[in-house]
Amino acid sequence: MSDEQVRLGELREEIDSLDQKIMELISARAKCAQEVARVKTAANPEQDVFFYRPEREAQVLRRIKDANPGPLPGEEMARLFREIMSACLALEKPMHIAFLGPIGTFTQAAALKHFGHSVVSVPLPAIDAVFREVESGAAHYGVVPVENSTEGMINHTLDMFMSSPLKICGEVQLRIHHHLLISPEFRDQEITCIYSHQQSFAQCRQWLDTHRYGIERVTVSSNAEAARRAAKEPGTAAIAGDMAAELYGLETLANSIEDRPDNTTRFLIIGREEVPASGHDKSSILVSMRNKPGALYQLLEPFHRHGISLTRIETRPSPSGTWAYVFYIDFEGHMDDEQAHKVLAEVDEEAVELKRLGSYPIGVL
Ligand SMILES: O=C(O)C(=O)C[C@]1(C(=O)O)C=C[C@@H](O)C=C1
Repeated sequence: MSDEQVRLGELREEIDSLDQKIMELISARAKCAQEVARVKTAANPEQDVFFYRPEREAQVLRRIKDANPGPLPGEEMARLFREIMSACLALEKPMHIAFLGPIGTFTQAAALKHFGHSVVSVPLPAIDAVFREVESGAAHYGVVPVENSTEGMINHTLDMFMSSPLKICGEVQLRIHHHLLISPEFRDQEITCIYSHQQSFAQCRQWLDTHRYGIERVTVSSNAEAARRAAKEPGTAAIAGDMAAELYGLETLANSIEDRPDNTTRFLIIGREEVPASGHDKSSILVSMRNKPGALYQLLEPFHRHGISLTRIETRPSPSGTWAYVFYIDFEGHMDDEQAHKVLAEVDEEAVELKRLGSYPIGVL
């Protein structure tokens, strides 16, 4: 046996023994989570028990990232713990997560990134269907896209909050890589049509104009639907992401064709309960103001005076016509913070309506 083989044997023995210890520790952690579930149920025998605790998960993941000694990057270590917590939560209660489908969409990838792979993910055909599924209690939580760094806000999601009683419980950001995909079966055929979702076409417009000018672009309901069509129709291609490519067995003709290298979509986690402070939070509100001079100034001035940073402000047309303006505002901090409390009390006095959409941990992963 060579020296190298001897050393390899020793290292593998060490890995086996470490794996054994890791397994025993993960099992001990899972038993703890089972006990947590027992305590939670005993404390609330008559009520809905909220097994999923977004604020606690954010704290765990942040601590792991901060304490990580390397050589694995902090992101990678947090991802591993994301999956361990996901499996522990599934022992407490299997979570049903509704998302904007079909399967293979970026929204499903975002749901799995946020909750880990031990949840039951339920595809639904439209954003309002995701809201309804969570409102009715058929799903524990929902995941919907809210904004893209290239294309801006997804207004349909914003508008749903005007009428829905649901709360925002979390956010997750996903880097979006689009690929030009074809079926290996039709590799030799000339491409005469490209399928994709309207948002993806918009995010790849320059690349398409430069590299595939003149080929018909057909808009379909999702990237996954585009991939499904390209898998069975000769002479077609799809623009979609990795999940859809894998799901429909497509191969990549051109990789990462999005025009902006930082193309990112932000998704919201929607649920039925409010989330306590995690120590690093963000809040969202909807405010309608009377149509009078200085209304926007009057709305924003208290935030400035109390030193609260706004991270976003969007204006939406009123659905009923009785609201002159509807502002969708994100700000740093939790609504239970003293300063935020004061600001919201002031805004409430001036506004036609103030709707608190929720405070939630700033995305960790
Ligand atoms: O701390 C809790 O409340 C738990 O239920 C435990 C645990 C975990 O595995 O760490 C599991 C699920 C929750 O979403 C948060 C954390």
